[in-house]
Amino acid sequence: MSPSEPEQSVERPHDDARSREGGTTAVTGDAAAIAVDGLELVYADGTAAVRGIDMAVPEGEFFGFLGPNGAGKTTTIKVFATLLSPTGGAVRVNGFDVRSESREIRESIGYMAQETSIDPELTAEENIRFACEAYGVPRGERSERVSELLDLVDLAGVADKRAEEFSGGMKKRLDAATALVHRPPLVFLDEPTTGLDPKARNRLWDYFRRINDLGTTIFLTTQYLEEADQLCDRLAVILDGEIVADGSPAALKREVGGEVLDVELEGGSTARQQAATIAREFDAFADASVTETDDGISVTAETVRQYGTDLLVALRDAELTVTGFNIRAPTLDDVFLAITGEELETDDTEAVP
Ligand SMILES: Nc1ncnc2c1ncn2[C@@H]1O[C@H](COP(=O)(O)OP(=O)(O)OP(=O)(O)O)[C@@H](O)[C@H]1O
Repeated sequence: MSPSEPEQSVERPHDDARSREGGTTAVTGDAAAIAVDGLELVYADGTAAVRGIDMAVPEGEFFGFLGPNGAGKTTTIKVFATLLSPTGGAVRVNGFDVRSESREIRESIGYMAQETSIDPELTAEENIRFACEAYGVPRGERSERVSELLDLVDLAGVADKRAEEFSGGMKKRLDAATALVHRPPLVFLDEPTTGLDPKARNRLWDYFRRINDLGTTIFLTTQYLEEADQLCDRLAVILDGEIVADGSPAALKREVGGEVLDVELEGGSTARQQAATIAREFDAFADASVTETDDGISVTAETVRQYGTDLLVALRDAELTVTGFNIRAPTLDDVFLAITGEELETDDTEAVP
C-alpha cells in the first residue's frame, strides 16, 4: 500500500470498542491473517457504512468479499489497511491491532486500490523501482526484485516502456506488482479487474492465483460473481454494511437448493408475470423460488428435473409461448439472488473463465 497518512480522521470508538483495544482482548488464534470482531464504521456525516461485522481469514486463503456498489467493501478494506480508524469493534491484521499498530500493519500488507497508483511518465521498471524505494527494500536487493516482479506480471518484455503507453490491463498488472515489492504475506485487492475486458481479466486472475500459490493470503473485493467463483476459497457477501452470507462458493451454491430451470418466453413482461404466477402456484414446486429474468422466468427447486416438463405444459395451456428452456446447476448469481432478492449489478464486460 502507499505509505500515506490516514485519509480521514473519524470519531474515536465508543466505550465498548475501547475496552477491546490494545491487544487486551485476543480476537483470534495465531494463524489468522485477518480477525474481525464487531467492526463498525460510521463516517463523520453519520453514514453507517459497516454495521458490526465479524470474520476471520486464515493465512494462505484466497478470500472474496462480495457486494453491490455502496455495500461497504472499500470502507472495510480501508480499515484493514489502516486508512480509516474503526468507530467500533476490534480488528487485527497479521496479528497487529489496526488502531495501535498501524505502522506494523502497513509494512506487512500490500494494497491495490481501485484507482491505480502508478506514474504514467515512468517506465514499468521505474515504477517498480520507485515502489521498492518507497517501501524500503534494501538497495542491493532492488534489481533482482524488480526483474522478478516484471516476470511475475508478464511485463518483462515492455520493462522500458512508459506506463502511459500501456493498456488498462497492463496498468493494473503493473500496479499489482508495485503492491508486492516488499513481499507482503497479505494482499488487499479492491475491485482489481473492474472495467477490464475478459482477456485482461484472465491474465490478472492467473497472476493472483500465482501469488496465492506462493503462499500469499489474498483479500479480494469484487462485484463479479464469476471472478469470486473462479478464484476464491471462501466468500462473504456484504449488503448495507452487514455480512449476509459466507462460505465456500460450492457450499453457498448448495444452500440455494436443487437446480435451476430457465424458461425463455415470448410476450414481454405481461407474459413473464403470468408465467411466474403459474410457477409459484404449481403444486410440484411448493418450495421453489421463482424469479422473472430479462427474457423469461427462472425456477429453482429440488424437483425441477422431475416436474419441469409439466410446468412447460402448464405454460402452453395458458397460451404462453416458450422459446427455450434449460436446466442447470445454481451459479453464484443465483446465490446472490436468493440472498438479496436482487441481481448483483455488473458492467457489460462479463468475465469468462
Ligand atoms: N467518506 C465518506 N463519507 C461518508 N459516506 C461515505 C464515505 N465513503 C463512502 N461512504 C458511504 O459508505 C457506504 C459504503 O461505501 P463503500 O465505498 O465502502 O462501498 P463499496 O461496497 O466499496 O462500494 P463500491 O463498489 O461503489 O466501491 C456508501 O453508502 C457510501 O456512500
